[in-house]
Amino acid sequence: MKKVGILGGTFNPPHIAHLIIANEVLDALKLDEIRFMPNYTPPHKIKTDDVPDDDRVAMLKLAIDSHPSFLLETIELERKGTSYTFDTIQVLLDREPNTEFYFIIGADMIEYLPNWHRIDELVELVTFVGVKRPGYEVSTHYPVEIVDIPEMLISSSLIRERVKQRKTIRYLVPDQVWEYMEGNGSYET
Ligand SMILES: Nc1ncnc2c1ncn2[C@@H]1O[C@H](COP(=O)(O)OP(=O)(O)OP(=O)(O)O)[C@@H](O)[C@H]1O
Ligand SMILES: O=C(O)c1ccc[n+]([C@@H]2O[C@H](COP(=O)([O-])O)[C@@H](O)[C@H]2O)c1
Repeated sequence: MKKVGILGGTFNPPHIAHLIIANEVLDALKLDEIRFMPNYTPPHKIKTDDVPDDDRVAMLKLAIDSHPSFLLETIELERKGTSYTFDTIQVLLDREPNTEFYFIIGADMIEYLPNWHRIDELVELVTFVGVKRPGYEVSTHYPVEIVDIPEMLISSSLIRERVKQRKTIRYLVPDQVWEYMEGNGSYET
């Protein structure tokens, strides 16, 4: 069986914690690849239209480009509508019956698991892999395999806020993403 990790997210914008998490899980669980999967409409938060989907995808491509095992999964953008993970995983399993999927989530999403759409069925379809995040609990009664990572107080909201305040975000996002954001003035207003 092929072992594929999926890091689903809004990636508004992608930042270095996303890359560090993916790399740590790839290594710890000896996965074959990690797919970064931008959502279309997140099930649990208001979609901020600060940045068009094309820009999120462009930034994500730049962010993952240097790692041979990091790939882009666009299934949720193509499907449109609300990006329920259960629906996505069902389609992926249909398409790729010989693959085991590992769905990677930060501790904020571990805490939120009881509210996920069809969660009791979803835990039967994928292995959830959880990572620490400052300010959130990793303990849950759902089956989640915890991978130890260095804790990072970095978030897309922090980056959006810093850009608005005209503070530097260099090294909080990969260089290529930083250059892209500088070039098109993302999040400045
Ligand atoms: N610093 C971090 N530590 C642990 N997990 C993280 C971290 N940043 C993001 N994640 C996880 O990565 C996945 C995708 O996150 P997302 O793209 O929503 O970024 P975010 O930083 O949480 O965004 P926002 O601040 O806009 O809510 C989620 O499972 C989230 O928990
Ligand atoms: O399916 C659900 O009910 C569900 C609820 C909350 C989050 N998710 C998924 O979890 C991933 C992380 O979410 P986010 O918005 O924090 O980037 C992303 O792929 C979401 O679509 C999924």
